[in-house]
Amino acid sequence: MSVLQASQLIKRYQLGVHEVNALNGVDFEAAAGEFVAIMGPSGSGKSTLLHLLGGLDAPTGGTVMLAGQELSGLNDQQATLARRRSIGFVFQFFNLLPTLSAEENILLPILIDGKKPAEFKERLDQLIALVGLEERRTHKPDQLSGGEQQRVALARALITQPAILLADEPTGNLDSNTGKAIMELLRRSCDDLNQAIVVVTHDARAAAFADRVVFLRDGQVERRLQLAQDEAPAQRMRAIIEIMESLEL
Ligand SMILES: Nc1ncnc2c1ncn2[C@@H]1O[C@H](COP(=O)(O)OP(=O)(O)OP(=O)(O)O)[C@@H](O)[C@H]1O
Repeated sequence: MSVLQASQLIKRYQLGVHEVNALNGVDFEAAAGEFVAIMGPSGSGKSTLLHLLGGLDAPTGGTVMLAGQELSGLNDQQATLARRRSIGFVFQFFNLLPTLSAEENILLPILIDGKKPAEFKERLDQLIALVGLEERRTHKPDQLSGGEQQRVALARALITQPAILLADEPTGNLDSNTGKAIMELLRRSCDDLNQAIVVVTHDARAAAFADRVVFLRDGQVERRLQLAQDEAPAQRMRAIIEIMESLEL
């Protein structure tokens, strides 16, 4: 069953007298335990789609259903709650608070939701182990490498056990080994926690961790590719690169 389903999404931005058609009728879905990558040239609407899927912005037309609830049917407060409880976000720039330790940053969504961090100790310990930050719990962001900061951001996105994880270029400014480790973590969290994961990426190597790849161009879905996880990673990557080349990405 789809936990996230978008139909005929349209997004227009007004830029002075000009109108930008960022999305022109996009259908998209992701099921629990499914990992979907979104690829496409710069300006094709990838980030716009991710923002609409996460309810960070409202579509000009079309609908987004989150766990069976239509986002546009909710008032601001309900939408904020639905987002906070069902969705974890990871961005390319980690958005960590500089004055808080790694552990405090991870617990931030719990505090914002008005819950007691002490009740989440077990989950915090599990997540810190999952992302391999046991030795870095009390470090501040400026005492952490880029990959470690991204792992904190990932643990923070997972602390509320969201049904859906949305990530915009999560490996964008990491070296390739660190990027691979982050993608492996996302894959594991999808498999072990039965989460739906949607990742925007330019990188075929990162997209090869997905079950499906959706290729956007000019705000429309140009191609969809199903990947078999029992195929060798190199083979999955080749299939993605072939399409990227045929679409001149
Ligand atoms: N807030 C905004 N105001 C006006 N135009 C916007 C806004 N956000 C995005 N756009 C335009 O919408 C189109 C799609 O942008 P979007 O950021 O979704 O593309 P993208 O595929 O994520 O690109 P990139 O790979 O470069 O991040 C682009 O033409 C962009 O300039």
